[in-house]
Amino acid sequence: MAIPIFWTTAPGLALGVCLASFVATIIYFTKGTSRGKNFPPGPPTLPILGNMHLVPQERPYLKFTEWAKQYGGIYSIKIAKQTIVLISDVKILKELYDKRGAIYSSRPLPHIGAEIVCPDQTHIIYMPYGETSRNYRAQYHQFMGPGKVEQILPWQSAESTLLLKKIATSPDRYYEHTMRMATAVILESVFGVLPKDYDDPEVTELWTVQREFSEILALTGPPVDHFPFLKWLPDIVSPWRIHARSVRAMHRKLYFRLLNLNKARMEKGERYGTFVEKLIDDKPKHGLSDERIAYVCATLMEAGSDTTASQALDFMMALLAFPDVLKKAQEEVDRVCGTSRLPTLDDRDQMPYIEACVNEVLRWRPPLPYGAPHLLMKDDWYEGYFMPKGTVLFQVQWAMNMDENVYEKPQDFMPERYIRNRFGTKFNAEKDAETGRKEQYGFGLGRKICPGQWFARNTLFVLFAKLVWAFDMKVPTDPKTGKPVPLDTDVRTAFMDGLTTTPFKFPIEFKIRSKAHEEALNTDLVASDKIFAKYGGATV
Ligand code: HEM
Repeated sequence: MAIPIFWTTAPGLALGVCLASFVATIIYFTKGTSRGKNFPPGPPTLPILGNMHLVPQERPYLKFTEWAKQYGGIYSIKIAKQTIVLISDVKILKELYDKRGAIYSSRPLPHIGAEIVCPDQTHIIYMPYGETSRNYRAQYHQFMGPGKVEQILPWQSAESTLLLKKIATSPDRYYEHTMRMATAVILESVFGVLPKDYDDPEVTELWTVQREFSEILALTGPPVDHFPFLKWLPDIVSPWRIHARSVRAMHRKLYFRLLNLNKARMEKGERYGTFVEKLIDDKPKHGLSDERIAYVCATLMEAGSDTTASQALDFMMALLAFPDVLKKAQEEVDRVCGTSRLPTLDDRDQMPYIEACVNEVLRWRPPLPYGAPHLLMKDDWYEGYFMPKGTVLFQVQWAMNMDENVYEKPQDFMPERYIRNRFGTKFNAEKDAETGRKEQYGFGLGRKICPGQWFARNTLFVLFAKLVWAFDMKVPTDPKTGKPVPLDTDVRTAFMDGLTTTPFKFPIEFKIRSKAHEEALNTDLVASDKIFAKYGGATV
């Protein structure tokens, strides 16, 4: 073939190379950004961006919920070249996450999270599905699986009583006290450390790094995770890398301080009966390094603190917005406990309404409104839809929970729905139960289901029962107008953003219900002090 004369001159050659590079770049960035043949449906894509321009930076789950109405229980979007499948239908979830769990249970490994913040697969959220992740989960089961989780009860019980006392003493700090309590149960049972106040370094450091980490974990995280070529840019123009390194440094400072504290104590023969001690003792059995032990344990603080605290705060907010719920809950705890003692987990069978409150709070304000990402390990087909290996999937919990076809008045906090029907649905779902419908999807399902679900449910049950037993709670009155101050419960304005949702601090008035309640609370606190004594005692 004759070469055109144009290419044989030096400027012509340079121009040709530039043109070819330009075309190659366009092809590289455009290829794979549109929805492939037979992919689940979804919004129209643009070259290079895919659907990135349509996904809001804040609270993307609200958009995902809108799209679920438009495209159905399974649909797909493209974030640059990445295919993302969003599921909000329980039957589809059951089929993919549960039945086909062997190929739907891995995690994506984004550059920032998996290579900078938590490299070397130490953190379970950035770990491919395989032997190490199964080993981590086996250790979690030993600590907080069914039949084991009861060992944590003494801390849950003592800490919830302490929270009541702290709220009674300084109600304006109810928010900080609740956050401290959620972290404290885990710090005590996992690391043998009692944080006295929210301002203690273990608690503030955890919550600070947790907020930063939650933003990194969110789908709308750093741009480099969507355009991987950006990882080759130098630090000076890569602020996300510098930020990610600081999050890693914060993680490690806290994690290793706690691990080393325990090792030093154990060398002196001091024992607190904690999870970390067991993992250190069992090293020859599970083969986890010190580094991995630190992450196994600290992940519990991360995964369990803001989820639990959010739910406790959501419950308080719901009680203000739906005062009838408080009345009904109080009737139940009063019937079972009277005024002379506080509720305990042993009362669970007699307190179906409190149990329904736990289910309803998980539905009303799910702490992970679009779950955690799963990664498909092999090409797969579902009902005529093709999903390529490497597809990232999200369970859109918000869309599931706010579905008017499933829940009556989904925006309302109505624990009764779980009394009328154990699934909370407006239709009788007993028949669906045969095909695997679960009462609760807030903890996920399949092989990645939350291993802390029993731990969380116990904390929430005991705390909710004690809270309504001890306090009347209401929206404070504005002294200027004499009217209740406005209460905002809207997720768009009253809640923080990130992978997890937590309400901002809201106005609330706590009033201990009677002198008898106060005395019983003080007596219970004396019993709880036995738990706290070995850590040098708690302060209120
Ligand atoms: C109301 C409280 C909680 C909710 C709603 C919740 C929900 C979830 C969800 C949705 C997932 C992801 C499941 C998936 O990938 O499909 C998860 C993972 C996880 N949760 Fe929870 N969680 C809660 C409390 C806790 C607590 C208290 C702990 C531990 C003390 C905990 C430990 C974990 C861990 C370690 C994972 C990662 C599991 C893995 O990747 O294999 N969670 N949780």
